[in-house]
Amino acid sequence: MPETPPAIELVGIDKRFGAVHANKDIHLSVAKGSIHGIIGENGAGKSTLMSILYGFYHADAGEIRVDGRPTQIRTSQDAIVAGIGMVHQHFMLVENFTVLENVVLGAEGGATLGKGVAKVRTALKKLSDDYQLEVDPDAVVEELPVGLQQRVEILKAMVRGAEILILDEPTGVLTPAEADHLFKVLRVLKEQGKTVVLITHKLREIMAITDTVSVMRRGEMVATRKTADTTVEELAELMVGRRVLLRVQKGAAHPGEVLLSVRGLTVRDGRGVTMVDDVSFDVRAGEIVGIAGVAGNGQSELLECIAGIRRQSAGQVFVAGTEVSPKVGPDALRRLGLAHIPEDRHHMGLVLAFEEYENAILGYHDDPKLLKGPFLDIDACRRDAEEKIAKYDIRPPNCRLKTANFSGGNQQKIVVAREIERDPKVLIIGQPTRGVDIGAIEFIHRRIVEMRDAGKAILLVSVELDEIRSLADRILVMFAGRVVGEETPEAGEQALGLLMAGIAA
Ligand SMILES: Nc1ncnc2c1ncn2[C@@H]1O[C@H](COP(=O)(O)OP(=O)(O)OP(=O)(O)O)[C@@H](O)[C@H]1O
Repeated sequence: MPETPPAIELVGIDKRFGAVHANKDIHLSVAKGSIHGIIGENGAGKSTLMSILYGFYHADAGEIRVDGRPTQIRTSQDAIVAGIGMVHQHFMLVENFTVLENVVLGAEGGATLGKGVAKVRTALKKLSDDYQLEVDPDAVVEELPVGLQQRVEILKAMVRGAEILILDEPTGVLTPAEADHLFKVLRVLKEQGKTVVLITHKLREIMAITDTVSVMRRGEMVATRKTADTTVEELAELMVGRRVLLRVQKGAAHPGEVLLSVRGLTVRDGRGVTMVDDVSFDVRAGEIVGIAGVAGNGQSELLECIAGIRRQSAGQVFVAGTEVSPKVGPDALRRLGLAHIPEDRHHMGLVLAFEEYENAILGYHDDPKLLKGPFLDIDACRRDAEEKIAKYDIRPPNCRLKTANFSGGNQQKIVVAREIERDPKVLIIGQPTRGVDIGAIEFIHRRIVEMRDAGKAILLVSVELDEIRSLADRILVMFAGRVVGEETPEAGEQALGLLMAGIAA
């Protein structure tokens, strides 16, 4: 019997962006009916490679073969015709359309009216059942939780006949339960003979779900392993080129005076729904207080309120003993010594159209060190940015590059460096390592612990329970807007999980 050709074969793919050599002579073979993981440091070139495969970018050299046939992929339409579907990190859905409308939109054959729509509805129902996607075709997308929106993206690809599905960091935005469901869907896809390419920073996911894993480093494909034959430690080392500490090292905390105090804080969203409900806690100098919880239980609103981005409807916030009026904005808070690493770097942390050095000082442009008379000293700003680039290993090391052209993880490092290096008294942090590779996670975690040991008060929100447990000295669990329990980091995952699910101990 003739051997089945690989679902995808990349032969000598090469791509440069100016001075950045993003993909260097890449060879990759993805077996049909397998789940193939791709891992690599931030900026290693993973998204670029997948964008070439999906027709967003054109390779400077090399060939793409699909099912053994050389295939020209010049646009995403070519990719769809070749049977390739993609689920992006940032979904590409029309939010006020229904699921069905989103799936119909742009579907091949222009099925926009009457019978066409009825056909898509039937196809959607079948695919939804076959792959356990469980999505209501008439639900409006913006009213669906993130996990379901992602399933709509998968459905969209499947309706267009995808045989190969590429997912770029699909679990970054999911709750643990949603991630579990996604993996179930991917396994069903595989059982049905589909091929899945999964880009992720989470080695646990690689070990749990992939058959094969390829590692990229600095634009090159450095290794491919059968998942069963490798370990997390080996993969970490292959990615970063050195051994990585997979655990945070920290001594006991020595809490001092209270630097952040929250009393009876209540926050309502734009529709008047109570998101934070009568929350009180203190964070002392020299301690890290973690807030655990499933995304959407008020943690984001709590952080935004303390950071001066949202107003409370009741309650008080004190920073270093001074009561912060609800009218005080982020600038005045910065002057009180509060720094904020926001959860969503795109909406709140960065202006993507700015050059890197402009973002590196965003919000701090009244720092006397950066001024010459009343004006910004551009040379001083660039020097300041370059120091941070070196210290945080931000790549490429070019402070004049537009921020949009840095990879996701490097953008995150730009925000983290800016906020930590201003030496604040109180640091509030949301999802510090979202989209960040393990080498950089190790570095960011170490800096957070150093900040604690230097006497800063740190409030950390993360949906990664591992991250909370390894960094926090005390853990508050939020559910439905309330703090429902306090635990030590020694508390088991199960005990925390129950609290997070709203089941009191
Ligand atoms: N449009 C572009 N213009 C200039 N440089 C770019 C562009 N897109 C990507 N790059 C650069 O190419 C390199 C590879 O980026 P890519 O996004 O592929 O990395 P990645 O491995 O996906 O990283 P991450 O894990 O952080 O998402 C980076 O140095 C990035 O700055």
